[in-house]
Amino acid sequence: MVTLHIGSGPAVFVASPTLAHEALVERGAVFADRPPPAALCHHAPPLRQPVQRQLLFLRPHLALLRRNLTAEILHPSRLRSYSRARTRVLNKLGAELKSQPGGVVRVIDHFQYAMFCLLVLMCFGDWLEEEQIKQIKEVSRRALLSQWRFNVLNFWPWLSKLVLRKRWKEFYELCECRKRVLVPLIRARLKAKQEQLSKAKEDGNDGNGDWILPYVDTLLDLELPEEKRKLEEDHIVSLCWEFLNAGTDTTSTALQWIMANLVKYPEIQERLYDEIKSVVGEGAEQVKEEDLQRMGYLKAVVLEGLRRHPPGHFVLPHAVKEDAEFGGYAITKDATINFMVAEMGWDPKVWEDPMEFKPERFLNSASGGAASGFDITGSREIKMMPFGVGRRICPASGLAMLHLEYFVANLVWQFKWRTVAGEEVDLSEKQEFIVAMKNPLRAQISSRN
Ligand code: HEM
Repeated sequence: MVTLHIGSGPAVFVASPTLAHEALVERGAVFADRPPPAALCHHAPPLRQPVQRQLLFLRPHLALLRRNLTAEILHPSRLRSYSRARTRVLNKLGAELKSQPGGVVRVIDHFQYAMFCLLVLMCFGDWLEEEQIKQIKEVSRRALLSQWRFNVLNFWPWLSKLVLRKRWKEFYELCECRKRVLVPLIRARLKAKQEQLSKAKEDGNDGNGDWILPYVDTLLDLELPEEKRKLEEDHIVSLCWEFLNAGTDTTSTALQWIMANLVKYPEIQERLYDEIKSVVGEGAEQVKEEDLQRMGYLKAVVLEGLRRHPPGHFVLPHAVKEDAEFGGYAITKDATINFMVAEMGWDPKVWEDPMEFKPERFLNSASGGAASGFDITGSREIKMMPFGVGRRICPASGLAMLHLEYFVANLVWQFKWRTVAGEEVDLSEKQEFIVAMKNPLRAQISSRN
């Protein structure tokens, strides 16, 4: 199904998985652009605007930047190297949950902080102190809370600069604050890198000791080939900011939706617990990353969570590179096109009882009851697309799946999750930047051992 509407320009919404496959896979080169810079800036909330403006400047290099991110940080072979950071965050999350009075937890704040910490450690290195992480989180929280207040600044900026002077001032102060927190971390990494290099020279080795590669190091090393120069500090600030914010709310919201369903349906939680026990053995303290591959039902639970409650009901806007005929419509160059992620995952022609939470649907009898064969990238066929599909697919889908599986498994292994007496789990949605739980999950937890 394709609908057209005229608002700030022609926009096309695609709900059919077959058409989405045609656009994103078969004709990917035509449909994988982003809307032109002006449109991006216009639609972006102001706090993203400086980021977007930086990205406009970097636009000719976006392919290089994406390659750097996927090859240096998000490549499956790299993801393992961040496991120390994951264990650190898991331990902290476990301790926080245990200390809640009466064992009643409102999970989302803890999940958000945990996912943010993980990305901060991947971005700046796992030697960062708790206090430094808290400072970055504080600025990020302020930015998020102010986002809606600043939205109005997008419209007729010349007029709002006159009548909303105070708000513009606040906005610029927040941007400065972001720089004040991130720039010292970037400079500290630059210094540490130089010291590591000179020590490595003295010791006669390559300097790759027992340390993880932080994202910021790869940005400091990156050279823009045509201009033959490194990235400016402001660009690095923007790119780190994007990295931290693109993955926090998406992953923590998905985690919350999955845990909400495990509280609501205790029989699913128990089946998952039994699977974990059969893999890690009775006395194990934690579920290790290497154990996850042997947990087919866990994967099915995570996939079902992403199908039933995708954090984004749409992907980010795409743009059409040239005039094209598509699904019986003539679509002009630069038209915006989007894909209805939630509709596809709920399509009754593809999914039986689509609104039910049934992880079993992913257990394929042909592959011995494992969900591992399911193609979440949609490259063969699209049945759901929580991460998008094709050239613009979320570059961190592998990382997000790992984080979801690791945290769901450990949270269920360490705690029994129940509804709070007299309350029910309410699965109503609320549209924010992502689609969140309208009434955030509160659960009664008790230690399993
Ligand atoms: C459950 C978690 C996540 C979901 C559901 C999700 C989903 C998405 C979606 C739907 C897109 C847009 C795809 C398109 O436009 O076609 C996207 C883009 C992106 N995501 Fe994710 N994401 C998740 C986690 C993450 C994490 C953890 C990171 C960073 C570490 C991240 C970084 C990005 C970036 C940088 C882009 C823009 C890519 C581009 O424009 O080429 N995401 N994500």
